[in-house]
Amino acid sequence: MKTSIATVSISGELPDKLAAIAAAGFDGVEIFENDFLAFDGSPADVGRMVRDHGLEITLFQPFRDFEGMPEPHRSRTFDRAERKFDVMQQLGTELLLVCSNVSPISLGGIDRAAADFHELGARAARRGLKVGFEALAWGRHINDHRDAWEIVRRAGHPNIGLILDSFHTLSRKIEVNSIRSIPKEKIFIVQLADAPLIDMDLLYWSRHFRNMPGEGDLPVTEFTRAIAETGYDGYFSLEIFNDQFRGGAAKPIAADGHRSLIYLGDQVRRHPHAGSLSVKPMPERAPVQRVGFVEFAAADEDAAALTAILKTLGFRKTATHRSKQVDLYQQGDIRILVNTDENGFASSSYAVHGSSAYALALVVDDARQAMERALALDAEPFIQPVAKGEVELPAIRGVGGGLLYLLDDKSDLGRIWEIDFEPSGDEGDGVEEAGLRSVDHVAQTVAYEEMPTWLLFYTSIFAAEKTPMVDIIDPAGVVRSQVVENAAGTLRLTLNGAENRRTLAGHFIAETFGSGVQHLAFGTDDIFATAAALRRNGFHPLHISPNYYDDVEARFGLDPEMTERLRAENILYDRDEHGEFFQLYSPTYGEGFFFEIVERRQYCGYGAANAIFRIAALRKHLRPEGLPKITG
Ligand SMILES: O=C(O)c1ccc(O)c(O)c1
Ligand SMILES: [Mg+2]
Repeated sequence: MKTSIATVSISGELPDKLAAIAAAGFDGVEIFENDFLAFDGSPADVGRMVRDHGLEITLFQPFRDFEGMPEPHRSRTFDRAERKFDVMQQLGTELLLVCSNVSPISLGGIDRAAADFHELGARAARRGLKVGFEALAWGRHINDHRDAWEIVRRAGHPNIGLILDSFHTLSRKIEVNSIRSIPKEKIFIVQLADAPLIDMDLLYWSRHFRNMPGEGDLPVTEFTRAIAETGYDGYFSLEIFNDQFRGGAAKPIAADGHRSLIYLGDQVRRHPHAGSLSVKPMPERAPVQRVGFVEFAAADEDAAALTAILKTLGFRKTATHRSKQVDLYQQGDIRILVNTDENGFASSSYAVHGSSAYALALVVDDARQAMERALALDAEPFIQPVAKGEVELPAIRGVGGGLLYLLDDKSDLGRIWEIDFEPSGDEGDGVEEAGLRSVDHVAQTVAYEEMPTWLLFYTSIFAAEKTPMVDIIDPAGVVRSQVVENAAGTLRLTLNGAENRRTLAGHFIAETFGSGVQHLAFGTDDIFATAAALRRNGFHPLHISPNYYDDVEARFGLDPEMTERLRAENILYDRDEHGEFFQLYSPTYGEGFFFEIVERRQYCGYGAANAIFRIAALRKHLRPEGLPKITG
């Protein structure tokens, strides 16, 4: 599978774009005319620059409003085309993209358009060039790839072919099976883009909301599979018009693009009718069994405050690392590491971000295979020296530059607690276990623009799906939330995207200098028993406004006795079509980190309806001078 991306997809000036595209590992690049026009250099300079990066120019585009023009416009379009052919020859590319005509003066008729293309084909052939026709979803007469294909077929010229673009086909819900019968040599290139499902004008949707395959909701895999079935094995080229991408950093966006194509190729390859696509095999998406541990980097008073909270939550220190200053706190299946070592990555992370949950470990079926897949998908490996006899944990860089460790139960990785740790004599300082059994979910806060990056990261490496985005209302703005979860519920990650720094989420990333784990939710089987045990441990839950309880009682028709119990323990309540949900929160710790305790009675969500109330309450606990102002 040869990979390409259009220059329009990423931010910056042409040289920056090309550098980012080459660094991400693409084989080719589509030169968007405007990027070329804005560049102060000759077409030959651009061609040289591209080739110096080891890239090939896959096409030059777009050539607009060509087919079906009445005279005298018709003659002029041919003159225009000849000028573009000049540029292409100097650039060193052989393919021109012609997108379907949107001009109100253009005339319809398949044969008229076919005749125009036949003539253009003859002119292109004289220069050794080729022309591909693409149906824009909003083209005046041609807005369906089936019609574009019929024009190309009737044009009957070897230098005229079809360009398929997943957005135009899928946004109009055009049957992808219609692609399977197109001869592969007539498909000159394939453009790919995904998009979130939003009901809006096609042109606006296309020009502002496209995203990388796998980041949106369109069936891009089925589209690609239909193409693979034709036997096509040419370039797959990303063409992503996206406001955030235009404003973001070029390198990570280009890297996401490359990852999205590798992931897409892998999904197509796994299908029994994979066709001809040449894709390097890799292990399948890693099934996640549970969260193995969460590791905090901390020092001094921060560490003392954290361990104090852990104790009120019923955690006991059960072991200490043999060679590093790392303590293990445990309750049920939950393992929390507190790393106060002055050397190593945790300490650098502490220096940058302050006290934070900088590392997360996922237990997968086979950590070696998961690592192999992650690396095939361009993940950045993390290697830290270990003392002799200790276990080397495979890890990759994750959200906010933190670490994602991969563990399994089948290798020595499953014995890390015996091998690397020494049981500590600590009997718990009179701490009462609170019935916390497992990590229910891990909530990571990222800048809004980074959400697609991390959704793609998790869903491409691990066997998990993303849920639709929901809006969480913070008194100071909106936070967008999207979940990555598996069917078994053994992996639940919520990603919260902060658009401004005045929200609790925005404050967290501003003050900790980056994205990261903002809250950890633990599951219990009996939230009322847990609440009572926590109280005896000296835990002070987040205080919830009494008004909330009157509303909840009315909304769900709760028994007043139940409402009273909820109110007394500051427990939030929700219900979905599957069952009931109970939530209890800690106040914030540091710059907005907090703990949550949940009881699920078959409930599948995350209590989004309650978020506004707990955010309002949590904001009160930030240190006063650090409190994000709602206005200003
Ligand atoms: O939005 C456009 O005009 C446009 C131009 C060229 C393309 O290949 C395309 O998919 C869209
Ligand atoms: Mg296109």
